[in-house]
Amino acid sequence: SSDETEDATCDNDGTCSFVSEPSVPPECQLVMAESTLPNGGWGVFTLIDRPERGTPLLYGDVVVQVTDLNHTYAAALRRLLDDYWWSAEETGGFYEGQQVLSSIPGIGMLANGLIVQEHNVLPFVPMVDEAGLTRTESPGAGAITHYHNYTWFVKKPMVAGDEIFVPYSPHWFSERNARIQQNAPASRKTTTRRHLEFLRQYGFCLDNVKPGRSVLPDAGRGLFAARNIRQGSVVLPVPVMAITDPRALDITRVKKPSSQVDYSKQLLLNYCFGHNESSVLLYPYGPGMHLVNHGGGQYTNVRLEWDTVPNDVSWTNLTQWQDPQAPRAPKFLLKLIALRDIAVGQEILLDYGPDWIEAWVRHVETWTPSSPGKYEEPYTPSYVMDDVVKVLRTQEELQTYPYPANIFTSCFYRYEDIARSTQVDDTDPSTLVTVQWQQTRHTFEFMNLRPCTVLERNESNGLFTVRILNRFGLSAKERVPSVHIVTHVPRKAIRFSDKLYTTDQHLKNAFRHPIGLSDDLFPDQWKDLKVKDF
Ligand SMILES: C[S@@+](CC[C@H](N)C(=O)[O-])C[C@H]1O[C@@H](n2cnc3c(N)ncnc32)[C@H](O)[C@@H]1O
Repeated sequence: SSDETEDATCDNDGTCSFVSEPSVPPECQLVMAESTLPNGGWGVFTLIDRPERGTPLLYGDVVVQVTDLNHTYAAALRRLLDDYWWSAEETGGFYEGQQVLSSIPGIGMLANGLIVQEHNVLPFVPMVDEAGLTRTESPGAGAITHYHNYTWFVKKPMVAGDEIFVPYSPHWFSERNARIQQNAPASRKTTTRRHLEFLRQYGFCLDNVKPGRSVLPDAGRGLFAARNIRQGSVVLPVPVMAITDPRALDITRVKKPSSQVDYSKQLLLNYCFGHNESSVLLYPYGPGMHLVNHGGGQYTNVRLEWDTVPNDVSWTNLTQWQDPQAPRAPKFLLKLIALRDIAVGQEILLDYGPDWIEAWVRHVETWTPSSPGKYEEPYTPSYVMDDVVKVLRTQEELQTYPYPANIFTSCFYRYEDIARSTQVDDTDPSTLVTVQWQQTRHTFEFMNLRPCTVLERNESNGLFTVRILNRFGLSAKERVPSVHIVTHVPRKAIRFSDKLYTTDQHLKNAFRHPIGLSDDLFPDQWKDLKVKDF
């Protein structure tokens, strides 16, 4: 087989002839390029051999938790929903709301998935913290995701040129699986690798940058140059996906028992591009862009530009964007371009535009600290509790010495394994069943985290006796049917968790505004809200 495009041909031995210079820096180790799967859209490829299992592929992704999706307008997210959601069971976002979907816009969205053990990378749990933006002090509280550093690790040794595939999971939407399956070539071993010269010529480097804590106040995390970047060169590719109606990101929640309706917007909005004369939002995917902050003025060191200019008719038909059967091309690809030389370690800063700036300034001026719902101060986020609480309290001790009201305890516990191995008969809901905690291969995966109450602390061996409870989203085979007591639980299997709807992303006064895409970049065809001259 050979890779052919309009201006290059590569032979089987890897020699290619090109008309222009490669755009990928020689040190680059990971690129985005066209997938080897037919209809696969973009893919991710390694430029180096990766013989060692367990090594990180790239810096970690952010995860944006979307809660209680607005079903009336969900069609405007159809493409995202069909192809790109992950289960909150895998990212640990299930305590954010009754229904939670996780968006993993980095490698999680950009790389293709393969079924049955064909994947070569595996994700590990994300880190969760507020990046220094506390709800009592920062107007940025709740405006950024707490879930980050969701890192993909090499599962199968790879050689330079191999395409990266993330695992199919049962939680992926079946439509996607069916299509990927159809597209999977008969013999993947020869066809999921691309010539290095092709990748260096037509790929876009993904590791020019890395995440860090922003230098700007109230901004949270940011993106930084991982190597010196020359003026005019591509810092990052920014493929975008359309959300054709912004109301898809509205959240309406009816409060019980008052029937009062709470209205808010999804945190995902802050990670989208928008324009004030359009109802189209563009959600970037691929690693990096989600961490780029607004600089403004002299601080701005990058700008966006389209890879291909949007004048084609296919750009007009917005409904086509949501058609899951449509091929992934045309590719809506923006690029982040360096406005000047950027030195390694400098923060990458974009100009978010006048609408965003105005909204942010107004927000900062009017912002006052608050907490969501009925859980008033003292508030302590779960990850802080995990750090500071040395001795877990029993139910009895909590009567006189309670934890903060936003907190409860959860245990890593796989009922399925225990039920199978001990043959307990707990079909009667009133029975009390006592079993011993055991660790199996999957115990510490997030999907096995569930509420539990500490009944006893054994001072001599440091182990706990707990009562296991059920939660929203737990699979049927994991739901305990009766009073379920587990002994010998180690401290590491018990975590603090935040009650539903209490974390910063649910704060009523959290900032919500899309990033402005400048007028010259925003195609006129999409300006449906523009006031027309008659
Ligand atoms: C696309 S995200 C950028 C990454 C974000 N800082 C994070 O930690 O996930 C956009 C959000 O970052 C914050 N942000 C970006 N630029 C900022 C700035 N100059 N000052 C304050 N906050 C900023 C705002 O909350 C904004 O809604």
